[in-house]
Amino acid sequence: MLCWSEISTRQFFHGHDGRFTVAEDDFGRAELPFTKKILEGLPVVSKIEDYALLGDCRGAALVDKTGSLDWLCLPRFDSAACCSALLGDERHGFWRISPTQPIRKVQRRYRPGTLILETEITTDSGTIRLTDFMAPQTRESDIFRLVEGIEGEVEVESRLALRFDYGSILPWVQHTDRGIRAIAGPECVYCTCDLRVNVEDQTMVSKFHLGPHQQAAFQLTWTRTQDPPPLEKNVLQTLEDATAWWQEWSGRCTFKGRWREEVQQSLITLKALTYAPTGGIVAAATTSLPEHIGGVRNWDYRYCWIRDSTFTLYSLLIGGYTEEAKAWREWLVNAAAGNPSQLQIMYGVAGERRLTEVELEWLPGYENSSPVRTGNAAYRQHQLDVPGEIMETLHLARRYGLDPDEDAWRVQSAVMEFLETQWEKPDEGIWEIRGDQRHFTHSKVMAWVAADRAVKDVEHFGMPGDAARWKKLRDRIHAEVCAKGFNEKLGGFVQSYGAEETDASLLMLPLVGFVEADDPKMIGTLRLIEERLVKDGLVVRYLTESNVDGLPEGEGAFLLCSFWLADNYALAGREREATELFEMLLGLRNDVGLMSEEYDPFHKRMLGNFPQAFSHVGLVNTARNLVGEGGPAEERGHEED
Ligand SMILES: OC[C@H]1O[C@H](O[C@H]2O[C@H](CO)[C@@H](O)[C@H](O)[C@H]2O)[C@H](O)[C@@H](O)[C@@H]1O
Repeated sequence: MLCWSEISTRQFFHGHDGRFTVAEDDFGRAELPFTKKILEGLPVVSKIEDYALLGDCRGAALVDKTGSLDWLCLPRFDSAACCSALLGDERHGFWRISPTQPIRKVQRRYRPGTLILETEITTDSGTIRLTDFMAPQTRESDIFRLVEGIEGEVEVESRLALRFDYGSILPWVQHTDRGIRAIAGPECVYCTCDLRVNVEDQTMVSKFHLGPHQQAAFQLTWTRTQDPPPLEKNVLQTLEDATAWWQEWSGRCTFKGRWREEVQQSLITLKALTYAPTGGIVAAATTSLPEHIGGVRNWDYRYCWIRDSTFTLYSLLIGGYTEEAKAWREWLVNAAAGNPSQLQIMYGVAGERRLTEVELEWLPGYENSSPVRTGNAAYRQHQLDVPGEIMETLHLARRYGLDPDEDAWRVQSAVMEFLETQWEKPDEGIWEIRGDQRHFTHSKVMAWVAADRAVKDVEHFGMPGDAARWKKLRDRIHAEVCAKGFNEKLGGFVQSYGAEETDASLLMLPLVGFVEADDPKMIGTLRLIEERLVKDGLVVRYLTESNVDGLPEGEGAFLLCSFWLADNYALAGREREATELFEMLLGLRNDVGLMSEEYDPFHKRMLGNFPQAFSHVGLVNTARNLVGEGGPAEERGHEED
């Protein structure tokens, strides 16, 4: 059973001298350095893990534990946010529905099997329940917020400050019959409710009292300015329909056994990151949540990386979801159509190619972590692992019985053409370094995967291709990696050819079938990773001090890599360590089961974009590996030719 999680809000309501300090908060921090928003005249900081995701498989929002919606991108994940307090403060847009009195206790959960968020907030005078959701079953871009009195009587305030284009544009806010309309240029947002509404400083404000069984409902709808006003929906009916939609979807999950609920919640999160109109899958719902608080490692993840999408698809496939694989295959075929030399490592949700990176200088960034970026310069990088991921995923899709698709094989043939001319070149690698290109060992191994799966597609599925030539290529790459990517002195594979450094991406080698987990070469590699990259039980990607990535040092432990370590333990017969590590990782999820990209074990808080597909992929794959239903290495590349 998914259960209510209880949150103490002690940290919200203590302070002095205009600066927020607490003797000891529940999250182990003595001082919160940045004023984000003011409640009851006192500053409040929401940590990344304080947020929950709302989504309709097109756009997304984040709501914190006090009922403040601080991130809202409509109608697409990568649309310019109209609430951006997450990356700044209330001047940049938010929508808070919260009691006017101090909050004493918060409990929240997703309705079982759904992405419908229920937050119960208790004050001295009573308790209310806030139900927040988006409607994946409709075509419109709406957010619904339903507030109900549960106990006692509570005064509630709804305060909606829409600030378009990531908080830079103050729209014109006009009264309508049943709420407001905010308009600026091409965008228009309506908010309707049954309450009396005031507009103060271009902000829609309504105050009301709720006793037991009394309700107030809000509908916010994004439209284009020239569109007719949106239809008002029956919020209760829409809630029932959205619940049924998610429960039908999650009920199809075929994962059985221990950790089913955790797996199901992660699959729901992955589904929420898919863009339904095209089948594209984004890496996360946010931009610029920092990998290092106060640092510059702030990136926009609201795009479709081939790598991240293929990992996500793998999880969806093993969870029993083949429709998403079909939709993504179509997205890929469309996005990659054209000349193989122009294949990109990432695209927009509709296959857009130009993802120019820009800095939004008016936003201070999450806890002053700037710059805030949109777009991502990585789209122009050469990352040699990507052909391997495409070949692997389309091969797996065939093994999972997806209908044959000629266009998919056409793309794969183009990918192989690209690979055969590019594999000997250095690249930026899986971690998208911004320093000098190198011959990354993981990249070359993924080139081997591409050749290996091409051979298997010809031999097992009768696809038309030159298997003999690809076998030769596969053997050549294997021999080269073993000669140049292995350091005899250290006794392990290393980050790049001739290097002394190790890298967590090497944990993928047994997972893709390049080497057995109990091969002495891999045992040596694992030992090096344990010695150098495991911090407080979690895995960092590489040592940022080495300056390999061309960025200032410092970031958290990478959650996906920590799941890979558990996979390696399981494959090497170290089951107890694998399960312990997995359980520890489960414990890092927030109260509604979400994970960001990284974790700071010292300050015990999440870092990086949120929620991040990679981390949820790790959870699903490792769970499957541990329940013995055939983990990654059994699936991938371990068939005979
Ligand atoms: O660390 C520098 C790079 O960080 C981001 O890349 C990371 O996120 C990607 C999306 O999840 C993932 O595919 C990649 O493996 C990660 O390293 C960022 O997108 C890059 O621009 C940046 O250089």
